[in-house]
Amino acid sequence: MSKFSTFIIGRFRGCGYAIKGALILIKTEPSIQVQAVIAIVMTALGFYKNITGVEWILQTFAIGLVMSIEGVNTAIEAIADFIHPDFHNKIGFIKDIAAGAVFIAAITAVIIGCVIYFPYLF
Ligand SMILES: Nc1ncnc2c1ncn2[C@@H]1O[C@H](COP(=O)(O)OP(=O)(O)OP(=O)(O)O)[C@@H](O)[C@H]1O
Repeated sequence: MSKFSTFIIGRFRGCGYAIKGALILIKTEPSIQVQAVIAIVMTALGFYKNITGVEWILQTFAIGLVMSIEGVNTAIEAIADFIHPDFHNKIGFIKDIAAGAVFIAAITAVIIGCVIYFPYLF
């Protein structure tokens, strides 16, 4: 098999693992499930209010930002629990800052949502 074919097969296999990971997140993580419901509601609201192309880009970016950082946070929590299942201040610190990153993304998404929808409401 040529180097190119091996490269292409490797990339497809990588995509398969990534899709599997995304499905695991949606099936098992309550935070991601809540965020997915909010994403669906906001998408429906976007169609209802007929938001502009730029507003769609901002909204989609905000949804992707929050859900992907939540996924990374979940992975960090899983690593922390695996390497040190018992209580440890450093593990608490690591989990807190990972959760803090999700919080920052969520606040950003709320601000983007307000900037998009306030003009349609008032
Ligand atoms: N092993 C530990 N050692 C010290 N503190 C911990 C430990 N595990 C959790 N904590 C503290 O509890 C908080 C919540 O941790 P937890 O793993 O339950 O995450 P969570 O935010 O509830 O995530 P999820 O709901 O996705 O499980 C952490 O942010 C941290 O402050």
